[in-house]
Amino acid sequence: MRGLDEHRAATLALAAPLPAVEVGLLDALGLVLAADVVTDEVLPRWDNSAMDGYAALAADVARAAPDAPVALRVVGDLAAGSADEPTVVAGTAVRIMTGAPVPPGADAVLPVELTRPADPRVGAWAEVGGVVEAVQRVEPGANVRRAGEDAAPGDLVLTAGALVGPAHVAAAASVGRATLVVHRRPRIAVISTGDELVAPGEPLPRGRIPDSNSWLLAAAVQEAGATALRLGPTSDDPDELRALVAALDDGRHGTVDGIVTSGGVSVGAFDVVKAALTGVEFVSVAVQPGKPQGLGRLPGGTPIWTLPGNPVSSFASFEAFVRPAIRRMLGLVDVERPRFAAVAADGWRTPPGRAQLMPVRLTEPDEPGAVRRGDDGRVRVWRATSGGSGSHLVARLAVAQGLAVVPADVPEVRPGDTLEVFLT
Ligand SMILES: Nc1nc2c(c(=O)[nH]1)N[C@H]1C(S)=C(S)[C@@H](COP(=O)(O)OP(=O)(O)OC[C@H]3O[C@@H](n4cnc5c(N)ncnc54)[C@H](O)[C@@H]3O)O[C@H]1N2
Ligand code: MOO
Repeated sequence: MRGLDEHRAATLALAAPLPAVEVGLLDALGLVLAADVVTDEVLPRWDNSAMDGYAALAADVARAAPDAPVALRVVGDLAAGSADEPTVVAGTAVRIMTGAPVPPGADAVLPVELTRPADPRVGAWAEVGGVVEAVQRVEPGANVRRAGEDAAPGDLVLTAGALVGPAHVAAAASVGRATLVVHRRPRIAVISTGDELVAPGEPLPRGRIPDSNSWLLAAAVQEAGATALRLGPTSDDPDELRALVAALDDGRHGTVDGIVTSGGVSVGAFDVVKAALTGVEFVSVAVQPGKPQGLGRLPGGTPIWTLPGNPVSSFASFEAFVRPAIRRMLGLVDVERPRFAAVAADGWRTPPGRAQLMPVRLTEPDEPGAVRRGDDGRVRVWRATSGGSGSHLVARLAVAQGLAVVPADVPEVRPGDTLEVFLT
């Protein structure tokens, strides 16, 4: 049997970052930058106010106090966006709103809360032409946001290799970029196989099974950051699957960067995937669930992963072998989900000589809600389905929040043992 890590390395070897394309900011979300973004802008563009208040000279108000107010004549009004440049000289102030450029002469902003109008009838703000009283001192530079303190020309604002999230989109927009250069989003075909499969909601004659894997895998493909092309289910006739896979590999369904199938890879008498595909290496991997696996590259160059049909096996196999490959196509260097150490809240025996990917929950069974931590602060995990890994228990898989990775040489997990877990 091939080891989990060895098979993972083989599957990663099939994937490479996709070519770079230029896309609009929102279309870049979830994709990986293929080029640095270096700004030629100054950000903020101008010294500007951090507060609604009055731009003034700090020296003028150096002795201001509630019982010793300092009167300033209001000589102008600056809303954010205003291009006016009223000059502030000793004894004067300009009303200024948050974000407006600090006017010439002023070296500080008095928040409106530290002032009162000399004429109490006018409300919280003195009017232009009126008088405002400072009732507290401010230091030179107080409440002024300096030009260039966020970014200066030549600064590296975004780095190639970064996964674009909302903050990256905002940073690009703030330095005047409406597009980003990213690795193209992978498009992955998903095919479920088997005569027994029926579309969701269709009548279920005896022996038939609702096709959940094509939905599971298509959703997982999309969650991983790719676009899913969901096809099938195909029948147990190898010719049908062979023709579909050839069409995908030939580009007859548009660009396809990879193909994932489910079912038909064990030792059954009707294992259609094994029968249909040549050039695919079928191996047993020392992992549970997910033992029967297939991997290869089609004549047209398209990578293909053939996953086992049991739904939990399909899910765990996707996490272990397909998701990292998709992440690499996206252009990521670190393709793994972050793992953390958790504490087993229950115990179970594990299959000898095989690593285990156990669906786990972080909340107590039958008690939805908060994540549970032990006295040491570490998260406690329970098997999502008690009584074995149950690779057919697809409805119950939905209570799992992650997978625990139990190494092949661990024969048994006992309550209190440390487990490596990643969230799914
Ligand atoms: N004699 C042996 N039998 C089996 C072995 C073995 O080593 N020797 N391995 C078992 C393991 S482990 C797995 S995993 C499965 C893998 O089987 P296949 O990949 O060939 O999958 P199928 O036989 O097509 O289906 C298995 C199971 O999953 C259900 N299924 C299939 N496709 C879907 C779908 N799209 N949606 C929902 N459920 C699906 C199918 O109805 C079967 O119940 O083989 C074991 N057997
Ligand atoms: O390995 Mo199978 O994937 O255990 O159910």
